[in-house]
Amino acid sequence: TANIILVVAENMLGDKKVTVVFVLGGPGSGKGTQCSNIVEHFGFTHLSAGDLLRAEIKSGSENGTMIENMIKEGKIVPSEVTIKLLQQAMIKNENDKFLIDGFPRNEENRAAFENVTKISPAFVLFFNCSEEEMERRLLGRNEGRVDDNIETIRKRFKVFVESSLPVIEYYDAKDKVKKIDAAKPIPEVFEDVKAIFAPYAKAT
Ligand SMILES: Nc1ncnc2c1ncn2[C@@H]1O[C@H](COP(=O)(O)OP(=O)(O)OP(=O)(O)O)[C@@H](O)[C@H]1O
Ligand SMILES: Nc1ccn([C@@H]2O[C@H](COP(=O)(O)O)[C@@H](O)[C@H]2O)c(=O)n1
Ligand SMILES: [Mg+2]
Repeated sequence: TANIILVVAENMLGDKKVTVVFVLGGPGSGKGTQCSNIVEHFGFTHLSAGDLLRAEIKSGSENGTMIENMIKEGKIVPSEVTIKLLQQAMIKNENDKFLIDGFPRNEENRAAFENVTKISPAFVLFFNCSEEEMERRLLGRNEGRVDDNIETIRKRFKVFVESSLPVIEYYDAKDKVKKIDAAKPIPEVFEDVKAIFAPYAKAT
């Protein structure tokens, strides 16, 4: 009789092995700002779930109106839509190191991503900041986002506490969360981020 050993390769995307870091934190905690710094210093590719959804609206996709309405209400778009966008973006990029910013936002996002892609994050970078400070930043952002108004900001905070924090707790129980004090000025936050990414430094 033959013995069959089945090896299930994890974190494979087609024929490339990928490193994924989930970047989480409340609205306005500074995820996008710090991701730009990480891209520059550590050679990751930044994929913001929110940016991908906003690009999908602009592209005139059949899901555009649904996504726009969800974003205006601060609600989480169904996982299948967001995961497809993330998968497509990772496949068409030659890099093998990705920062996935603003995802997973709820338990449905988390479980579906794991089931569909079989990818688990190397770690979760969590930007911790008070609502008071995040509100100040969002109201001062001036990027013309339809959800940067006080009414939607309050809804986004509620969704963060009720749906996104449990995801962070899930990964914390697995010792995968690296928590950053995001209330400090941008350069100081990046000093703390740098210490975490040191093992991923680009060879010079
Ligand atoms: N540490 C900081 N101190 C002060 N302002 C900051 C800091 N980090 C980011 N900002 C500013 O706060 C605003 C929000 O930052 P950013 O867009 O990076 O947040 P985000 O977490 O990606 O938000 P969102 O979840 O809404 O996409 C921006 O105007 C940015 O310049
Ligand atoms: N996994 C996600 C991420 C985002 N959204 C929607 O986009 C909005 C903006 O996201 P940012 O990360 O850019 O702040 C967010 O409030 C959601 O409406 C989503 O549905 N699922
Ligand atoms: Mg952002």
